[in-house]
Amino acid sequence: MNVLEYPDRELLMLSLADRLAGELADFLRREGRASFCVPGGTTPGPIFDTLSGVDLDWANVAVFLNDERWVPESNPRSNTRLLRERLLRGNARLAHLVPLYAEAETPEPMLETLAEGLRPHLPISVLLLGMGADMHTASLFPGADRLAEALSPDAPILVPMRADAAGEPRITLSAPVLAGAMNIHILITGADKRAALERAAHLSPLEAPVAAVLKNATVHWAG
Ligand SMILES: O=C1O[C@H](COP(=O)(O)O)[C@@H](O)[C@H](O)[C@H]1O
Repeated sequence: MNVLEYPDRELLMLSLADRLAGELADFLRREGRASFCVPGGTTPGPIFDTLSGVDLDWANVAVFLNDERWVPESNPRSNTRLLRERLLRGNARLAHLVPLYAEAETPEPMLETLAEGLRPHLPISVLLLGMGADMHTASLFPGADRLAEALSPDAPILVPMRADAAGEPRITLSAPVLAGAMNIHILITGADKRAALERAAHLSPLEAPVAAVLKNATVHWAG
């Protein structure tokens, strides 16, 4: 496991934003387009703030979430809402948001449509993931109802997910789609997540879902 430790969170957020921007710029130079897959939750906001001001060819960047909570954007728990408020502004307002939510009571009827929107943007050029202290990443939660399916090598692009710890129903990119990204970064802060990550390295993805993406990932940590 490749872990980079930073002296403090501010430096972590600035350095990682710079690295992500550099990787996106490389893809844009070489291929004329790039896909950028990002987490929701409470941790990545400062990285989004920095990236939104970076001078990139954002019009050729497709941005999408690792996972979404099945709630409309009016709900403060919406990860899409976080993206709009913190990332898709300033220079990055020109990026193309590929949705992981559509108005429907449950994710199931919308899965195919949402997956079709993602397909042209795979494999992911640059993937940033978060992790919970319970070792979930994206919405791959330990004990979730469809975790085994989402971890399987022939999993579909998107899998609906329900877990006690998740709150509302979720939709998540599956493990093979995440692990197939060209550049993988995991952002964690605090002693509890660092300890959880060390544990995950010795567990199976069914016990510790983040283990499914650790092999080629760089972990970025500050206390
Ligand atoms: O529910 C979620 O949790 C994880 C971790 O979030 P954090 O608040 O502990 O940073 C996040 O990566 C994921 O995208 C989100 O839906």
